[in-house]
Amino acid sequence: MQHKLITFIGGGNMAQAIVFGLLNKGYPAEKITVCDPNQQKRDLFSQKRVNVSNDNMTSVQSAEVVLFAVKPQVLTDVCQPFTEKSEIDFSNKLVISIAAGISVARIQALLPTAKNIIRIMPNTPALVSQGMAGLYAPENVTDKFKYFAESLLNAVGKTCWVDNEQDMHSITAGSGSSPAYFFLFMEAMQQALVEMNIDKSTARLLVQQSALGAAQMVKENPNVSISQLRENVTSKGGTTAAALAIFNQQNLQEMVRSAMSACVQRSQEMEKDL
Ligand SMILES: NC(=O)C1=CN([C@@H]2O[C@H](COP(=O)(O)OP(=O)(O)OC[C@H]3O[C@@H](n4cnc5c(N)ncnc54)[C@H](O)[C@@H]3O)[C@@H](O)[C@H]2O)C=CC1
Ligand SMILES: O=C(O)[C@@H]1CCC=N1
Repeated sequence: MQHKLITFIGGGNMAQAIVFGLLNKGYPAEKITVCDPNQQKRDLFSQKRVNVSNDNMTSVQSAEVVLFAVKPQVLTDVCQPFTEKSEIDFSNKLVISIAAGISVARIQALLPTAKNIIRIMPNTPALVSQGMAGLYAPENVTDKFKYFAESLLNAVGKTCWVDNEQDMHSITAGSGSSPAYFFLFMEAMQQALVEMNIDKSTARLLVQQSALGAAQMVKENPNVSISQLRENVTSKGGTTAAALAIFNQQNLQEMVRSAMSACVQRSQEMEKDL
């Protein structure tokens, strides 16, 4: 992939996952700058030879790509100085936002000179090259920038494009937020094993390997449905059937549907309210 000069505004959890994931894949540290007011966050990056700064203005000025990785709630305050204080020209830069629930129109209003704005909804497994990111670009964005954004995220996982920006809400439920659902499930399994007298680290290993193995089986058997993989584990009248009966009794499927709908709804609210 091309190694453009990229400035991250915000060096928190998601920026760390992407930047460290990119470094692991050989993206040159000297081409990346991370701006964050928090010294401890900056130290995490400078330890890896990434350029750091607490001066957003200067770092954005020299960037070819500016990636906004701040909380959606602060995006307005973060962008205002670019237009009000120094009139930075974004017209030749690729602007990427990973902020949940912030539309392209909103970013365009905050950065009127920007001509190429792409929204990406990544997730933290990018850190271990197993990320999943949904991308949306309005029609005016050049193919060259779309290709760059896609290859950036492909370097740390898989990607998919959506044509309709409204679908980014659902993508958030399926990429950005979804590792947390699996972590919650794994926490619950670990806790149950501990209560069955399995020591905590062995419980963690059992959960980790089962989750990893199950995901790998889904990945390596694209022509086998996930239901079939489940059925292959489930002997009639056996142990798995006993466990699954409880999940079904408690309507796990409905619980998952409601949880993911709540995620979408919150993203939609954020789009309206922030
Ligand atoms: N954490 C996740 O799994 C995912 C997060 N996102 C999105 O990524 C964005 C960042 O989320 P996190 O990394 O979780 O948040 P975070 O709170 O870990 O990181 C945000 C960072 O922005 C910094 N910051 C605050 N004001 C700043 C300013 N004026 N200039 C530069 N940096 C500033 C903070 O010091 C902090 O380090 C959010 O918009 C979120 O919606 C998207 C997908 C997944
Ligand atoms: O929870 C959030 O709002 C962010 C966006 C997706 C994952 N974390």
